[in-house]
Amino acid sequence: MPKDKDTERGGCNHNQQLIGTTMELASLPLLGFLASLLFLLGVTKKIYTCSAPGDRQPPGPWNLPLLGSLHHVLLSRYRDQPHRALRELSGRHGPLMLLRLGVVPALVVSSAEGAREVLKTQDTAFASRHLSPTMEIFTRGGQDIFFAPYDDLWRQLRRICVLELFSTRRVMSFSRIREEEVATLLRSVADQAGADADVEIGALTSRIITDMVTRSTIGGRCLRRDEFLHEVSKSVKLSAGFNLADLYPSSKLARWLSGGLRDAERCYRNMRAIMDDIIQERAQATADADVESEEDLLGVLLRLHREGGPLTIDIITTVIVEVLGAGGEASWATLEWAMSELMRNPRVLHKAQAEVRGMFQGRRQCRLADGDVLGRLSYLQLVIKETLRLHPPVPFLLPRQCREPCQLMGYPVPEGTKVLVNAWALGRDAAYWERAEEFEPERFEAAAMDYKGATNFEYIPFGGGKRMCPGVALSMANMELLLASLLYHFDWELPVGVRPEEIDMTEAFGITLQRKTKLVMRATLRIPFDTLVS
Ligand code: HEM
Repeated sequence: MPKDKDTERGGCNHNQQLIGTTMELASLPLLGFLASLLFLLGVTKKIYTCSAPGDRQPPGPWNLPLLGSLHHVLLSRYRDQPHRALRELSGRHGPLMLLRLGVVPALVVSSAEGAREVLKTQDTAFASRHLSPTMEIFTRGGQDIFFAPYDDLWRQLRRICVLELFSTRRVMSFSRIREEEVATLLRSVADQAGADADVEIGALTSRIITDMVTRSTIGGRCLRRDEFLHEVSKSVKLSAGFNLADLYPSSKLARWLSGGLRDAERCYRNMRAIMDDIIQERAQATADADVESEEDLLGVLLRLHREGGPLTIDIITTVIVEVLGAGGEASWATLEWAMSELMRNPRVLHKAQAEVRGMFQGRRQCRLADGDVLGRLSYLQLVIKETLRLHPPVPFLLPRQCREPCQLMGYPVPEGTKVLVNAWALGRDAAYWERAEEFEPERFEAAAMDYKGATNFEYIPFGGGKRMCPGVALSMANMELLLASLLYHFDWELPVGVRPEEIDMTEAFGITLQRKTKLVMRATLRIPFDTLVS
């Protein structure tokens, strides 16, 4: 699809964001001198040292003082897409590669064997997260669920979230919410289709998925949802891990110079302000009513807060902000990639559509209430699986950190080392996949692979082990119903004059991978739907 400035995701702000990051990176050589001074003065301390004399270091590219290995990324053809640049580098240096990103040593794992060691064999040793200065801001110093160290607070938060939001029982209980939100989506698509307008499917699904997750988590909608989504989009770029402060975490100068940190502060403040209102209102309402309202995750967290204990309002707000933001974002990014691949592969689109239309024939709604009807949409599930193989929304998982000195693929790893598992590269590795770059959902028919991250480490879109994504069932239920409904009720075409092979599939790198340009399509209503009122 021809690139159109107006269709760039996030519009002006997103561009400014990228330009800001690129300028920070481009100014690195100039800052090298200053940073060298700081280095010599011992201000930057983090250095990868072998645990014992004579220990071998993992292979890796040659380093420049202070820039470390960054120039290999910045000068590569994939300078905006580190997941691709690091795949290329690991092709030269091996499946376990030691980089220095600025002064931060990082091990990059690019084989299923290595991923198995990190996520399974030595799960406990790698169960902490690496907290960059930017993520310190977004997580209040790791007082959250996504980036908390492997400690009691994380255990408590994870247990509560699983019980109240992610368990199969809870996910089933949200089916009415899903159906109502899907009906809203169908109405929006039908309005645009009726007006003979192009449909920006990403914009529509991001709102609906956010509403689904918000209603399931806090029991109501967020009135400032669009503002919130705008900030989430910014935070995704800011969290990529490549701003000055993240590359030189212990340098005060780098922190001072880093526009990224200031943007992160602003972005986090805005997101919190939106959530603060909701949470304060809810806390007050519960206190006034003098009843325990525990219908959702927020209710339970607030009760635990009232009972005393470690859960402050600050921690609760951070957890809610990130569950709504990050959780929803990964799902709608996946849906947009799925629709992109379907439009590029008409054979697959028609096959998936035939399955859905056959299954729900004569109905005005794809209903979850019909037992496991959606579970029986086996081809649609393969489409989602294949989408997650080629487009895992979290390309490096969330960065792990080694909690104790250990060995990885025969090399010693010091405590505190950052570990990136390149899940994106694994999903496209020709050593594991035939025609690795092709979109072929049928490949999963024979392969009994699932999302559990326990056996097939070449396929880990949700990570694995103790820190594996707990939102698999919730996101699958949301994504399946949405995709099934879009295919059931509408026919889809590209705008006039655009051929499938012309669809721009460029990725915008951040902590998650989104489409760089918006996907625009034409919809025609084929099967009328029921209007549900929430
Ligand atoms: C397509 C959808 C999604 C994908 C591909 C995805 C992927 C991931 C990945 C790769 C991780 C890091 C795992 C690791 O380090 O091993 C993660 C963590 C997490 N995800 Fe998801 N996610 C999705 C949807 C969701 C949703 C909808 C929610 C919640 C509403 C959610 C909540 C979480 C949480 C709380 C964590 C942190 C877990 C921890 O550190 O203990 N995710 N996700």
